[in-house]
Order: sequence, then structure tokens, then C-alpha cells
Amino acid sequence: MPEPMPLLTADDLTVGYFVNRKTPRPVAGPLHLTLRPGELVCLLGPNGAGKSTLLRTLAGLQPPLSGRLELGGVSLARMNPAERARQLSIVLTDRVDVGNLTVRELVSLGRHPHTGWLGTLSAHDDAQVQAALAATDTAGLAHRPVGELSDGERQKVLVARAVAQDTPVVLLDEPTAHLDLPNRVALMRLLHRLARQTGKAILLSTHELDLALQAADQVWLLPADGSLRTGTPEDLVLSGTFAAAFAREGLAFDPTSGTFALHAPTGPAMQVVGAGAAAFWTRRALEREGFVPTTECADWRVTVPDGPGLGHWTSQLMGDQPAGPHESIAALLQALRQLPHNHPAGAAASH
Ligand SMILES: Nc1ncnc2c1ncn2[C@@H]1O[C@H](COP(=O)(O)OP(=O)(O)OP(=O)(O)O)[C@@H](O)[C@H]1O
Repeated sequence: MPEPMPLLTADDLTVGYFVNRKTPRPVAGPLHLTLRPGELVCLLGPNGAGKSTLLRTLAGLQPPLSGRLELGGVSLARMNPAERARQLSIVLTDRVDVGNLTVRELVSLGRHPHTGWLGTLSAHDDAQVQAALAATDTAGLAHRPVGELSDGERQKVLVARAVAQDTPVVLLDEPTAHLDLPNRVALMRLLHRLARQTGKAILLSTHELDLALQAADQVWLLPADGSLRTGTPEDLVLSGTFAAAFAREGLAFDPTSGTFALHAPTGPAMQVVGAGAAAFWTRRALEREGFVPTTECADWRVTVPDGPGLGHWTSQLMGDQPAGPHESIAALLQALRQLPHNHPAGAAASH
């Protein structure tokens, strides 16, 4: 099957600022980018890498330093703001002053690129506004003044306005920034569904690496050196590209769990015997204590129950009698911490 025509393309694009009239300060580039229908793309990168600069440039809010940008096959530079607003919507992080507008009025503004010069909403426009409120779980806020909303509520309302604008391309700068975990998950799910069901191309920047790795069809990785890498999240993880983009001293990305390790294990190896959730969380707790959990034989061994409420943990130093039973991970750790400090496990736990 031929690949669908891209909705947005960038060729040789360099984004950045001018230090003065003559001196450009490039932030990222040259970039070759394609956004295709039905795709959710997550733009990831460390602070200051240029994610917001790139999104603003793709939206036509600031000019590129060089290169070509096309929306639906038409040069972005040749489009007037109204044409652009029918093709592309953007949700920024900046706090906008919306006066006394209610939530419904603000979301209705999303329909303006589609209405006549009087801005009167048709029944279809009203239905689109209502659908956007429902999809973003903001219908209950419809009559509230936007100025009185919490940061998270306002963020969802701005997403609702972009949904109501109903453009083929949707760009969002850190849309999950102020949301609690259930709302972050709900928003990513909504955006993924929206891309799939309506054929929109949705590009969002985020620092939520876990969620992005799960939800994104494509990841655009922008490291601090401004050289963008793109691919499916899984390929970027397996090739080491993902870890390299966030490489910092003492911060290691674990490709087997898809998370960054908070603790650099320094203590002795601990064989963990068991599987499933209990083994996973036991390994996490042991790492926090400074042990290096392994499935291989080691001087130290912990046996985990088959599941919560299905038994006890035991610990054993090779050649000694098993200690325990320990009723919980807390009890297991407590027992390990009480070992003498010259003991390998005691020494590890005292780090
Ligand atoms: N208006 C501006 N004029 C000049 N330089 C700017 C301007 N806005 C941002 N920059 C610089 O451009 C670089 C990229 O900034 P940008 O905000 O795009 O990064 P980001 O990846 O979105 O960062 P964060 O994750 O912290 O939001 C930074 O060095 C920043 O200082």
C-alpha cells in the first residue's frame, strides 16, 4: 500500500533566532520532517533543545532561519493566517489573557477559521464545539470563566479549542504539563484515538518519556546538539539512540524496562528467584538498597512469592540457612539492613 501523502513537510529546515538583524542563532537543523495522516508523533528532548522553537516555526508563528515548509502541499510562507488556521491548530504553554470568556466561548473561537466574516456559528459548528468539550472531559466547565480555572483545567480547555478547530494538523507544546496522572493518560489516549479515527497528524512535545514511548507512533528525538532523530519508539530504544539523547552522568536508561534508573547500583549481586509482579517490585526495592539484582547464581539470594498474598520472601547467603519468612518487601529490607556492616549485604545497604 502506498504511503499516504504527508500533511506537513520540512526540508533543510533550520530553526532559531536572530541575535541582531544580521546574526542568526540556529537552535536546531537542518531538519527533514514529515507528518503523515493518522499519526501521533511525540517530540522529545532535554530542556532548551528547541522543541518549542520548532513547534512555533512549524505553526508559522516565527519564521525559519532557512529551509522550506509545506502544509498540505502548499508553502507555509504563502498562506495567510486564515488559510493556515484551517490546516493547522496549535496549543502553546504560554498563559494567554482571555478576558472574561467562558470555557464554551473560548472553545467556540476554535470554529472561527471555518465561519463567515460575521463569525456566526452554524448548528454544525455548535455540534463540533460540544463534541470537543465532551472528548476532553470539559463539558462540565462550559459555563465557567476561563480566568478562574486551575492550570490543568485550562490546559484541557485549550486542547478542546484545538479539537474544535478540526484541522488536519494539530501541534501541542507540552499539553500534559499541568495534568495529574489520570488526566495525562486520558489526554494521550484521546490524542492517539483522534489521530487514528480522524486521520489527523498530531505532534506534541512532552517530557513524559514513559507515556510518549507507549503512545507515539513516531518519536522525534531532539538532543541538545539540535540534530533530530526520528523513528518508532521501539527502534529508537533498541538502537541506543534514545539513551544517547538523554545521556547524563549517573543517569542510565534501561532498555529492558523502558525507564531511567534512579539509582546506580554499587553493592553485591543478589539473585532474585521468582517471576511476575512480585519479582519486578522486589528487584526495584533491592536496587534502591544498592544491590544489583540478577537472575544468575550469586552469593546472595532472595526468593519471592508467586504474587501478593501468595506466600513470603526468604533471603539466603550461600552456605547459610535461609532467613525469613519475610512477610513483605519492607520486612525483607529490614532484615537485610540489620546485617553487620562488614557483611556484603549490610555494607551495600549502608551506602
Ligand atoms: N525568544 C527567544 N529569543 C532568543 N532565544 C530564545 C528565545 N526563545 C528561546 N530561545 C532559546 O532557544 C533555545 C531553545 O529553546 P526552546 O524553548 O525552544 O527549548 P525547549 O526544548 O522547548 O525547552 P524546554 O524543554 O525547557 O521547554 C534555548 O537556548 C532558548 O534559550
